[in-house]
Amino acid sequence: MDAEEVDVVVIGLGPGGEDAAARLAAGGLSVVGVESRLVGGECPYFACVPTKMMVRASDALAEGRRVAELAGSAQVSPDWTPVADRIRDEATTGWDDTAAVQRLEKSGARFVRGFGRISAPGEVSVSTGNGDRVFRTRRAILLNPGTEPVVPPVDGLRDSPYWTNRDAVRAREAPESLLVLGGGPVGVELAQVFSRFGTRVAMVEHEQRLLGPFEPEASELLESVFEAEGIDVRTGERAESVAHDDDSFTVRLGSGAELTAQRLLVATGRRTDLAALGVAAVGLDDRGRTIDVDVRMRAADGVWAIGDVTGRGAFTHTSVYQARIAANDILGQGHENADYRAVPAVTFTDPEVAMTGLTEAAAHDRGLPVVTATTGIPASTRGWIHKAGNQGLIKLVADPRRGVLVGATVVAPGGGEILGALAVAVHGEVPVERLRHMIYAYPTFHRAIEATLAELPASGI
Ligand SMILES: Cc1cc2nc3c(=O)[nH]c(=O)nc-3n(C[C@H](O)[C@H](O)[C@H](O)COP(=O)(O)OP(=O)(O)OC[C@H]3O[C@@H](n4cnc5c(N)ncnc54)[C@H](O)[C@@H]3O)c2cc1C
Ligand SMILES: NC(=O)c1ccc[n+]([C@@H]2O[C@H](COP(=O)([O-])OP(=O)(O)OC[C@H]3O[C@@H](n4cnc5c(N)ncnc54)[C@H](O)[C@@H]3O)[C@@H](O)[C@H]2O)c1
Repeated sequence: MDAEEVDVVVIGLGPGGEDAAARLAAGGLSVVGVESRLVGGECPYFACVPTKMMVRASDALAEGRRVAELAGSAQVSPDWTPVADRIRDEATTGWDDTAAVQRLEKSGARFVRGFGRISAPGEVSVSTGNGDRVFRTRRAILLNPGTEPVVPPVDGLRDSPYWTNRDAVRAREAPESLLVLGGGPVGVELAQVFSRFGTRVAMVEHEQRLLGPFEPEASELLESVFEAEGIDVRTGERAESVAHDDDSFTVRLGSGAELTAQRLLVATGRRTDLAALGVAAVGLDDRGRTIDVDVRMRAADGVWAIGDVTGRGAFTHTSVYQARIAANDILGQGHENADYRAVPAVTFTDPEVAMTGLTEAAAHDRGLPVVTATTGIPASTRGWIHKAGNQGLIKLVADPRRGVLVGATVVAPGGGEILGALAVAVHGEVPVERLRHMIYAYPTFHRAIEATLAELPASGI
């Protein structure tokens, strides 16, 4: 088969791949973008955008229910229809990527729909459903394949009509009851959303706490909020088997307990298929889950990788950040090296659970002797004024030798916004002494940062 010569092939057009393809085309290169599903990837169609529309709606319900404590009475009658309509019409235009394809082509890149695979160094074969096409790259192959939901090996699960995030965002109604397997970001966000719409929700997490990579104080607080909202949280529990009949799922747990629900959401993490991507053809290990990249996103000679597959934080902002570096590198332009010291992670529960940099445990694992301080949001002036829905905390992790913050966690209403200031502090290595002497607006939630800084041991910093 004749190969077409191009400068760059981008395999996978998630947020990073799409961004990089447009940058490379704008830089004057001939670029082919290959996507097997929808241009834009998981984030706009099945992940960040539709789930945050759900969160926005469920937060509105929660605020409505808080009227009773603060301002009289309000009747709240949840209805999933506006959420489902908004996701279908505004977020995903019916899961149709015509506009995204047009945007890509307008940027100067060419688009091929199909599944791309590295077939030899500098060569990509694309199965289009209408025969294969082969491209020879003069400059680069850029990999942005993202991830797929993991389905754990639980008896009976694989053959049952379980949901993943891709089904949950297409729901036309909130189920009467939902069992969520997995207490990571996907599980906790969707559990709270559906619970607030009247769904009876139970969660099963096999580790000892929800949101394992976050500070334990954050997990504990979120678990107490969930329990107060009526979500049945089972941590340290394993699903042993799943049975499904016409109406419901029954999940038997390791403890012997049985949980029954109308729907079962699998949110137990993500996987990649590096063998299908053909990375062995360029000497990369195809048995792992991630592709190692250097600070310029180079994975092998002539191959760059960006996004979730690099294992440096499965977030849209990381993917797009890496896209900029990879594109500049491929174009031969100067760029900063990738720097992950202050990657922000925001879980959009209510309260939001946000962190940047190192947790206390991660710092210890690296042999960093850190000091920490934690204060509660309800004890801050704004938290006290806010009253209903004011649960939260701020935890700071500081390196006393350098006198800087190396990590921070915020659990609070709008916690992700408050985190912004702390991400700047960690990224910019702003001295703690300087942070202590700046002015924090009264009475904001972020003013609680000042109170937490004051709690850092004086002998430490
Ligand atoms: C429910 C949920 C909620 C989330 N919420 C947030 C959030 O609020 N904020 C946030 O920052 N992140 C969030 N994330 C994570 C975010 O979706 C991802 O980090 C983001 O999509 C970036 O991924 P990516 O660029 O690596 O690729 P993806 O978005 O996964 O896209 C990769 C694309 O590559 C295509 N592809 C794969 N292999 C091939 C191949 N061989 N040939 C052709 N095409 C291929 C796939 O079809 C896919 O379209 C969420 C994730 C989930 C599941
Ligand atoms: N707001 C956000 O930025 C946001 C939201 C959702 C997802 N994401 C990204 O997407 C990634 C994937 O999220 P996720 O929640 O699917 O995965 P995850 O890997 O982050 O969490 C999965 C959870 O499931 C648990 N688990 C695994 N197997 C299990 C089993 N058999 N039974 C019970 N529990 C089990 C794990 O211990 C873990 O707590 C995240 O790491 C995150 O980076 C981000």
